[in-house]
Amino acid sequence: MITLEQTIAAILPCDPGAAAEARAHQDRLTKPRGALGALEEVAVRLAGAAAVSPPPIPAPAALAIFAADHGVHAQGVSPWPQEVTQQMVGNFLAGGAVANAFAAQVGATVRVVDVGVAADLPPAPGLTVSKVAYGTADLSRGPAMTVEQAVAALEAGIAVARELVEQGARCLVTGDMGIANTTASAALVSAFTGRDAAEVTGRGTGVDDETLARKVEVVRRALRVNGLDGGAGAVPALETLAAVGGLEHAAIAGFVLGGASLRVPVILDGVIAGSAALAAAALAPAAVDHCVAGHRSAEPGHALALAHLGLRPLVELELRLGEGTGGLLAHPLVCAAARVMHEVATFDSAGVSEKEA
Ligand SMILES: O=C(O)c1ccc[n+]([C@@H]2O[C@H](COP(=O)([O-])O)[C@@H](O)[C@H]2O)c1
Ligand SMILES: Cc1cc2nc[nH]c2cc1C
Repeated sequence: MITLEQTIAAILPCDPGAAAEARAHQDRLTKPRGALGALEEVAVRLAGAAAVSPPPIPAPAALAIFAADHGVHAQGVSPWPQEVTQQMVGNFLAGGAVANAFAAQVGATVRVVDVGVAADLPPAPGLTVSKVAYGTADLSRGPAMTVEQAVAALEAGIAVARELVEQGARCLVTGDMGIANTTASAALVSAFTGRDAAEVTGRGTGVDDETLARKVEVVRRALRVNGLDGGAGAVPALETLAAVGGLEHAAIAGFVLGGASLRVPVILDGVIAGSAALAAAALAPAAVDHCVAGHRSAEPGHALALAHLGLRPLVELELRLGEGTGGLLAHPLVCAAARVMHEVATFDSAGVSEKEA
């Protein structure tokens, strides 16, 4: 098995030469400079990450949905019963969830990974069981995980990334399922960015005003109880992740690191992925060079996480589902950005006149 330490050591930052070549090539293509807007930056990013221009077209894509439960559910932070996590895992495996429909639409495979569901799940094709615990402890009363559990979940995510790439995936899409995980996400965003609990906490699956106020207090307490209210970066990344993250957050952070170590682009989904990516970036800053922000979720902490990471979301549709749905929708855009670099004629080759003066 490849360890967390080995994976981090293998992550290389963007290759500036390949990125510069990609930028120069963009400017020779038969379009006005900058006319492809944010997609031009995606192509440059892909080239830098792959260390080659033009960059490989990142297809096919593989979605991994990391599922886990949360002790903080006991604080009444979600209107949904905890069993919905395991029930939705069954739905993913049966092909009945939105993520399945979107994956079919974009030609992505779907892998479901149990890293911490509170029940034992029957074996099924498409299900990987890498259970680290039957859910986390309540993060508002102490650490959600031990550091050993966080490392085990990170390494489970790394293993899934490596396996999917070995099976032919050339793009990884993050997915999550975990009732109450927007509370853990908010706590991670607060801890890693130093933002106040009220700024990063949102309505998740759709809580009312009273529950939202309670959720903000739970996040604030979690930071205090775990000694994370001393400003961003005061506590090491692994301890921070273990204290207020979920098992799926740790696994997604590992999935990001695994993809980055193999120079395979990772499309991030919503706030769960964004908060997990903050942990991955704190462990290995160069990992961010291999990430694309698929979309911006309606959760307020997501935009703040992406700003902290320096990532611009591709799709903004007010999605707030998770599962990898926003990441999947972005996959054709990321492929289109790369394809342009292979197939579009240059002014020279097509005999098109360039702009005067
Ligand atoms: O991806 C997002 O940004 C997102 C925003 C709101 C809710 N979710 C999903 O909803 C679940 C968590 O919501 P909650 O209210 O139980 O914390 C979990 O399964 C997430 O996948 C996901
Ligand atoms: C039904 C349902 C589906 C989900 N998918 C991701 N999170 C979810 C939360 C709920 C409640």
